[in-house]
Amino acid sequence: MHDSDASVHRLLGPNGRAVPAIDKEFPGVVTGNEVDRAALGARVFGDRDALVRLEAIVHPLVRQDTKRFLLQAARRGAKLVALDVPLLFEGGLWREVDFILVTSAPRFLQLQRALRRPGMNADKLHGIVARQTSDTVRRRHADLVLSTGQPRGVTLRLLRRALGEAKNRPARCWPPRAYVPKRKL
Ligand SMILES: CC(C)(COP(=O)(O)OP(=O)(O)OC[C@H]1O[C@@H](n2cnc3c(N)ncnc32)[C@H](O)[C@@H]1O)[C@@H](O)C(=O)NCCC(=O)NCCS
Ligand SMILES: Nc1ncnc2c1ncn2[C@@H]1O[C@H](COP(=O)(O)OP(=O)(O)OP(=O)(O)O)[C@@H](O)[C@H]1O
Repeated sequence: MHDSDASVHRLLGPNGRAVPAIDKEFPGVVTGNEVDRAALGARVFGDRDALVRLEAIVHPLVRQDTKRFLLQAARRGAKLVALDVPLLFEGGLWREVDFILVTSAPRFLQLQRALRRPGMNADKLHGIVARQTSDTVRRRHADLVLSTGQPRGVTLRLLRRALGEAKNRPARCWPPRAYVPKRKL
């Protein structure tokens, strides 16, 4: 499984590959050898242009990281790979996968959970939500919607069933085209 958010954390973390470019574009948000995420968040959430400039730095690197993961998984002969991508629809990656699983909880729960995050407030959340594809559109594009509005145990059971279904899908995108299997001698 590849986690885009974890990839962004590595890129912005100590000696991360995005740190020098971010330092140049957003002076003051790098402390030591890593990005101060709260400071950068304060600069970009609510400022559309700034977020676009940040995305232009970070997204191509996340994409590279994802491609490397896919090639390694293909070489290992993996039967199923999962990509956890918060911006699946915004970034266009939804066109390049065989099965789309959307997690969704009722709006009041989404807001309640998001507002519980450290450093989150109503204004910041508003800026973020305004930049994301709506839950309605996400659900419409899903092959399967996984309810996360119930206790975790229920969600996990549903997830297991969903993975079973994903495995039985004909693979159009897997293995990736860039992957050329080694010829057997
Ligand atoms: C601005 C940053 C440093 C703020 O970090 P911080 O730890 O404070 O917040 P976090 O990353 O948890 O994001 C908070 C919420 O905003 C959402 N969000 C983050 N970036 C974006 C974006 N470019 N567009 C829309 N929503 C976004 C996240 O999904 C999450 O729900 C960070 O979000 C970032 O580097 N964003 C740009 C890279 C990106 O697009 N990441 C999205 C996930 S791959
Ligand atoms: N059934 C459930 N499924 C998933 N999460 C649940 C469930 N019940 C409670 N939660 C809680 O909901 C929160 C989910 O928050 P989290 O920040 O992981 O959301 P996210 O969908 O990954 O957000 P984003 O993609 O925008 O970063 C967690 O605190 C988790 O403990």
